[in-house]
Amino acid sequence: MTIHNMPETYTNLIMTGFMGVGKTTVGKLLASQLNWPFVDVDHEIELQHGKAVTQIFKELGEPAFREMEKQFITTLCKDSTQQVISLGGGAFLQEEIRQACLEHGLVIYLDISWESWKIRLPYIQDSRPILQQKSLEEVEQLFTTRRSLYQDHHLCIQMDEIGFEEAAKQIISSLNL
Ligand SMILES: Nc1ncnc2c1ncn2[C@@H]1O[C@H](COP(=O)(O)OP(=O)(O)O)[C@@H](O)[C@H]1O
Ligand SMILES: O=C(O)C1=C[C@@H](OP(=O)(O)O)[C@@H](O)[C@H](O)C1
Ligand SMILES: [Mg+2]
Repeated sequence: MTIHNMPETYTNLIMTGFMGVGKTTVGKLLASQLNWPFVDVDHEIELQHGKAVTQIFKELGEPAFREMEKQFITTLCKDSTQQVISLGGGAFLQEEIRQACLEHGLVIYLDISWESWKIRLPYIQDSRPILQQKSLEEVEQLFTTRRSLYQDHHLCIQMDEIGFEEAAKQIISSLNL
């Protein structure tokens, strides 16, 4: 596995990729194996605002959520060292977030094919506001558009054939920690 443009010094491991691919689960595993703190951005936003992400979308709207996401991630990136950070799948929509992550961390992209991903849709749809009230074709369109956002990364793990534990193992073996 190749790490592209490996930063000379990096302080955080940052998980990106489409909803439901496993950013939160793999991030937690990585953090516990490295004995580093784990930060799930969605979870922190929920704690800070006392509302679930679905509630924030419903009551305040997506732009308000994106602003919270930008504030939280850009501040966290600048202030933190050696943390595993799992982003939400839409965080890389914002250029400012992408830049902060690429500058202050090693960005790990969990990639998956549409064929493998679409099986997960029924399991995650209720907890992801972006996936609600969309047809399968609309979700596929979103999946394709989003995929191009994730191309700015340092390390890519292909999730089609592997589970979460194996992904964490591959990441750790790719890093010279
Ligand atoms: N230990 C597990 N075994 C099987 N499926 C799991 C496990 N943990 C999470 N999942 C499922 O895997 C999917 C991805 O979870 P998650 O880590 O939340 O992804 P992301 O953070 O990328 O949205 C979800 O459908 C979740 O229900
Ligand atoms: O892709 C998105 O726009 C979103 C992804 C979610 O996180 P996960 O990728 O962890 O599901 C969460 O941030 C929110 O529902 C919006
Ligand atoms: Mg998550």
